[in-house]
Amino acid sequence: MALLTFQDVSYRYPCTEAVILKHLSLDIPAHKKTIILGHNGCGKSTLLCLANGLYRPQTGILLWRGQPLGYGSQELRQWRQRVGLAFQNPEHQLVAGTVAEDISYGLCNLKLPKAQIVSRLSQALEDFGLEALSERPLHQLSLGQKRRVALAGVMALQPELLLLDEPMAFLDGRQIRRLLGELTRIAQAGTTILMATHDLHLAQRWADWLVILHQGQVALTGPPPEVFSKVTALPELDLYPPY
Ligand SMILES: Nc1ncnc2c1ncn2[C@@H]1O[C@H](COP(=O)(O)OP(=O)(O)OP(=O)(O)O)[C@@H](O)[C@H]1O
Repeated sequence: MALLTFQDVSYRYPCTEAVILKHLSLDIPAHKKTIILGHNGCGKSTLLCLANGLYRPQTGILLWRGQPLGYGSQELRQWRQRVGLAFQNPEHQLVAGTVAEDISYGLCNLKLPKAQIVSRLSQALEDFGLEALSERPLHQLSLGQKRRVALAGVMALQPELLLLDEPMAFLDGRQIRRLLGELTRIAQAGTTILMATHDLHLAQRWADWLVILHQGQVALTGPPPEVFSKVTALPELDLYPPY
């Protein structure tokens, strides 16, 4: 069964005419590394914001393991515990003064017992290699370090589904390899990953499942070899398999 399902979902930003997602239906399979591809502005980030309840669709519903998701405050709290979102720009995510304070922020909001906050914080610092930076002010960090802190903060909440919006953008090769190692470890530990990216090589080599968005709808979905074998027959997608 799918972990998260979009059923006939349409979304238009308030005060705009354009419908970004148009009666889109999509299953996000559990325990897979899924990548969403599509041209700039096709709606990948919008889809991720719908996937964690940040936006509410004008038509259609989202389902968690086949059960409809609601938008009441209690339901949204539970939804955001299950589904963590790391924004493309970590500056949009980091809220506290230091690395340790920022990772603890979401844990404190969950009102967990202090001992649990301390143990999840130290685990997150260790998992993401941030121990030496724990007291460092966030404004002193590099982009790659900020991405790691943002990801550590999301993973400390132990989501079942991790949404990542172009996590590799502006990172150098070394940082990309490090982040990919962390994401592979997260996936092996049982977390489902849904990542928006423009990196076709990553889609081909790393993903278990692909989704291609085009004009507000799902153009293709399936395992990478199957999807890449079909894209050339659909010139309107203007997307070609990597060499
Ligand atoms: N807050 C907003 N208000 C109005 N329109 C918006 C808003 N955010 C995004 N859009 C529009 O929605 C469309 C989809 O944007 P979105 O960011 O979801 O695309 P994307 O596929 O993630 O693009 P990219 O690959 O460039 O990051 C674009 O046309 C964009 O201009």
